Amino acid sequence: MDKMTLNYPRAPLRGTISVPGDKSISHRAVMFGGIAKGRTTVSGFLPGEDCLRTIECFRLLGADISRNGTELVIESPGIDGWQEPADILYTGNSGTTTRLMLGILAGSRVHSVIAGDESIAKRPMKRVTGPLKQMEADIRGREGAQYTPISVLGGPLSPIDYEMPVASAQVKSAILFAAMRAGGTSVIREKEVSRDHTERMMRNFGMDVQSEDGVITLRGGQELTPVHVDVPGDISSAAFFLAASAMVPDSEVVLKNVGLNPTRTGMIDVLKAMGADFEVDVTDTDDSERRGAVTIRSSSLKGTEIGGDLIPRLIDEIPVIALLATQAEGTTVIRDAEELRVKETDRIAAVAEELGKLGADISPTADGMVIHGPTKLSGAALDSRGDHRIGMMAGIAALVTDGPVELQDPGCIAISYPEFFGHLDSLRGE
Ligand SMILES: O=C(O)C1=C[C@@H](OP(=O)(O)O)[C@@H](O)[C@H](O)C1
Ligand SMILES: C=C(OP(=O)(O)O)C(=O)O
Repeated sequence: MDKMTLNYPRAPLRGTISVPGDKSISHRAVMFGGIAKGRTTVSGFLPGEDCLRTIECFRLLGADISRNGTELVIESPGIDGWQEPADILYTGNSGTTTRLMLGILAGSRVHSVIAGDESIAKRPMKRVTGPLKQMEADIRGREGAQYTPISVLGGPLSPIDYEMPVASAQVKSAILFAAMRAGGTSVIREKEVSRDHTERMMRNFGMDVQSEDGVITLRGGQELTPVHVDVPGDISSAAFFLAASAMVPDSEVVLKNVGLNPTRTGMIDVLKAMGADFEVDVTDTDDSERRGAVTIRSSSLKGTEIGGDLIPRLIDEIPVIALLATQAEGTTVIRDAEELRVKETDRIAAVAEELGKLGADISPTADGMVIHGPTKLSGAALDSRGDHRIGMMAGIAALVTDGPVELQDPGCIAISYPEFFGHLDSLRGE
């Protein structure tokens, strides 16, 4: 489907939805299951296109992976038993697959070539290939391995002591995967703490990894023991309906199974600062990934300031937060978010231009944007630009526009949230 008309008469959102599996954790469940020798099982897996790409990569490496909806069974010969892939490892639109696989492949025993779609071909890879080369990985690629396609000849690695120049869980995780195979102890230092799903899952698979005040220490050569992984729902997907319910008058929505890992809950902090009316009910704390239900009602909202160490805790939620800010009283300033410029699209430009077409008052800056609200939004033709988060932002915007939104390329939403429009319709009572 290359175009969709979103014509939503003003009506409250009501009901309960169970949020689909977390994308970051789903990728990692397949990766750890593919590296560990034996049988790993996964429930709550996200069958989004990006995570399905990760499955395909591991099938090419020799893991036997069967999927029944959101359940996976992974039987792997283990990283030392992998076969050399007979084709390129194609990562589609997924930055997480591309960058984490580079770290994993660097310490394997196989030669492989990794490439994705035209968006991936533009995204910076040197942030990963640079430190991996410091670990003596044999990596070559376009423009000095700055861009895909990239070829990796797996082999022995040296440990690293690395200070992260950007707040990025993808970079951290790629180095951690390589460090698992290095001959010695590696240290990674983060100025701002990024999502820590890799560290948590390493512990679940029986590894000893220390993490304190942004310093992560890992000894190479540890064995992995396959386990069952139950993936919580994705707060980055929940964010669209949190924003929708907060801003559509008379709404009340319950979002069940929301992952509440503290490195991911920046959106909750922003909702609080904006004066949203919500409660968080933590249902599960003894699991390594906290989860719970969020009930949220519409309320009057005020602008806020977002920057510093909050940014990595809500990086993927910024498009929908910007939309929410257009409906809030006062000014919202987002800064320190220059990483948005190197996502699937330049999300600073995409958000400002697409919401601008609806009449929003958004000024892009080098590292964020300034949004004045509240503004009345009118329907217009919007383009997802092939970016799932921009597509979903447009879908939620249509709930508050006068007149329909014509959305170009809504199909990309299946990258992270295949049930998005089904959930939206159910909350609209359709
Ligand atoms: O590690 C992960 O699973 C992710 C990390 C973030 O990217 P960066 O590490 O590039 O900030 C995020 O934007 C992406 O959606 C998923
Ligand atoms: C940036 C994202 O993902 P990735 O980097 O894996 O493409 C995202 O899901 O918003």
